[in-house]
Amino acid sequence: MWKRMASLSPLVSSSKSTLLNQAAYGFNIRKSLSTGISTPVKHGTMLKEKTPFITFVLGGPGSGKGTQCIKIAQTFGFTHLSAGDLLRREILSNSEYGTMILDTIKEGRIVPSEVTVKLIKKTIESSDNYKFLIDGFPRSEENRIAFEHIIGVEPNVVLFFDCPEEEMVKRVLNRNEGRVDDNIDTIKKRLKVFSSLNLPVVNYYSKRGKLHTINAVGTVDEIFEQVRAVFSVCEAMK
Ligand SMILES: Nc1ncnc2c1ncn2[C@@H]1O[C@H](COP(=O)(O)OP(=O)(O)OP(=O)(O)O)[C@@H](O)[C@H]1O
Ligand SMILES: O=c1ccn([C@@H]2O[C@H](COP(=O)(O)O)[C@@H](O)[C@H]2O)c(=O)[nH]1
Ligand SMILES: [Mg+2]
Repeated sequence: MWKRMASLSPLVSSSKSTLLNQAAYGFNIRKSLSTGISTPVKHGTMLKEKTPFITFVLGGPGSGKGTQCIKIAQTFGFTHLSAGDLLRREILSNSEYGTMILDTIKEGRIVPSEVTVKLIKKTIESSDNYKFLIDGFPRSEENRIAFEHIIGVEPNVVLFFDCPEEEMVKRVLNRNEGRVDDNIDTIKKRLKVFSSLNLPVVNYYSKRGKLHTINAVGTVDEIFEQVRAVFSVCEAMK
């Protein structure tokens, strides 16, 4: 469904991503949140037969982005693409960027936009789906601008999981998935980066009328009901 107009520079490894949510493939396109058109349109360097439907999922560390994305993907047929997971996978793939990415994640800083956007682009291009949840990206205005420049589209929807710092710290420290950044020192750094660099992106999309703020305190199901309402409105608008 997505055709490549120009090959990517070899910044990223050629290994096929297995992050794609297979649940998306059986999705009935007529029941989707389609804003698609039938003629191919060039966006950036990619030629597509269908306009992508992109949702950015933003929120601080531990606000529940990944947890909710799994439910959104299952319920609404999106492909879930976590920028952090793509970067962690890149570390494991012996990429020339592996060491730099690992050091950056340990310090809670942001990986250069070019690296992250190219990983995202490669994953999007290799998918048959056209509906993407981009989880944990963009993390800075520079990320946002690089995405728009390289991918050539803006998000249709931006979700923001609004969670108090105390709750985020508690969740991250209890996550227990062996992540190198799930320790109090890195969490403090990530929270600073969140305030100084992520929040301007949230504000940008708020001004553009694309932001849907979700109260991220409550049970997973309670929070998902707020999310469901956002996508139900999108469906009603099609
Ligand atoms: N509503 C909730 N209540 C309590 N715990 C939750 C809730 N949602 C998620 N969690 C738990 O909190 C932890 C962080 O959640 P999750 O990984 O989804 O956050 P995240 O926003 O993706 O974080 P990060 O940015 O660090 O990847 C996980 O252990 C998850 O199981
Ligand atoms: O777009 C991105 C996404 C992530 N990072 C780095 O990865 C870690 C972990 O990300 P999660 O979304 O929490 O899994 C993050 O703190 C950054 O260091 C990034 O640089 N750019
Ligand atoms: Mg996550």
